[in-house]
Amino acid sequence: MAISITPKQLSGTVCVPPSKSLAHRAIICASLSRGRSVITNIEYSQDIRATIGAMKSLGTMIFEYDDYLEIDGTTTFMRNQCEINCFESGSTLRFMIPISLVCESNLHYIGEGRLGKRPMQVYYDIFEQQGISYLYRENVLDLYIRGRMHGGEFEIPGDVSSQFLSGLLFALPLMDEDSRIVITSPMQSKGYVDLTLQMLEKYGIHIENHDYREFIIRGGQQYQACDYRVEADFSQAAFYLVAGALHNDVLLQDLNIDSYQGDKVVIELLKQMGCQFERTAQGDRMSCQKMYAITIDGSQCPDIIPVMALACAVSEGTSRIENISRLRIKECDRLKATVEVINQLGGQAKEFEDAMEIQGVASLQGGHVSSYHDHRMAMMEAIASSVCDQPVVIDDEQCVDKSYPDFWQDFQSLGGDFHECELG
Ligand SMILES: O=C(O)C1=C[C@@H](OP(=O)(O)O)[C@@H](O)[C@H](O)C1
Ligand SMILES: C=C(OP(=O)(O)O)C(=O)O
Repeated sequence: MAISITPKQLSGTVCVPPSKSLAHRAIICASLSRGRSVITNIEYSQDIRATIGAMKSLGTMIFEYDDYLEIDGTTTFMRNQCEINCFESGSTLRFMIPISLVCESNLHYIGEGRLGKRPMQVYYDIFEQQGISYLYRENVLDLYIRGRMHGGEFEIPGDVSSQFLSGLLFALPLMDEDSRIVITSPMQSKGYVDLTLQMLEKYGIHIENHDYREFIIRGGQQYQACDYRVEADFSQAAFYLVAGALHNDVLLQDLNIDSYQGDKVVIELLKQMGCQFERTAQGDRMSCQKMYAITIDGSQCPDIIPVMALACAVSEGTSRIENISRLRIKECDRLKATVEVINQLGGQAKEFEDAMEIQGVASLQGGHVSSYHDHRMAMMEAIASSVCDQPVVIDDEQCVDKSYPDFWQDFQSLGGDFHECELG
């Protein structure tokens, strides 16, 4: 299906959904702990369902309630022959692989969409070094793995995906041997490594981080069950904060301003562009008289780049967003897609190999755009409609289910006006 969004000013209060990144991590840590943990403020997005399903496949006992989970990891690893469906979740795939190889196992990983095209070589290199058997098909996720991973010395790049490092950090404390991971190229997405280390600490696992260049992991550690409430998601909040910057009146509830989430930087970036961030007892609000161009280093905050590019598209002057070639290996080629969407809506953006340049315009026109089957593109396009003169038509709008199944409901509650339509 497709939807047509009529430009409307958005106004109202939104309760920001729980952080997908923290929910993945809490579910994993609880599933690796003996005893019962309760994880509250759970939203059943497709990615979170993938991680719950993956842990259940390994034998974890998980009960799903309305908005919380009860998890007992006592039986985790009791199943060592299983199929794990990651749907389209890169986090689930890259976190689960080392975890599922803590014991001798026979695994079949499957998934959907573009997941089979996203990089995996970092793990294949480790499989080669450790004699772990594997077989995969190109371009679709269909991967067989047989064997067991051991601790020891690892060398991995820091500029492909931080998810490989996070995956190893979850698994290596459970191995018999001590381990050392050396990061061979500058670490990108550091904020996500911080989230992993923070959650591991909470569950009783200690890791030494030597400036994101070397990590020392003692083997034989034990996860300790613990209850946890998932905090609000700054990557999703970014859509509403940018909406505020675009003269909408949106009050955001439940943000933890002391959060470790790297995407919290969205607040600083918008402030640098001339916006005001206001905290009140009722919630947080971004507002702006006039926005000015900015240069953004996107290496540490890839997920907010599409929506930050939208802010740049209606700012005065020429903005540059740099160090973003990794956007090309997400749910779609987000660098190319973002530039295309801005241009199709009447803005002026240029694509470079590792950057984009955006010349600000006074307002956007609207038109037909693709969601590229990418939740972050669809949500950016919805927010863009508020500064368009004409309707914005988006195909496959349900792709938001990957991270934020209630997005369209929340958008509507803010006055967002859309109806289903056929694509001509
Ligand atoms: O660890 C995580 O929760 C994530 C890490 C990031 O990936 P990269 O490390 O590949 O940038 C981010 O884009 C993704 O949405 C979530
Ligand atoms: C890239 C994303 O997630 P993942 O890597 O887990 O698929 C995302 O949520 O934007």
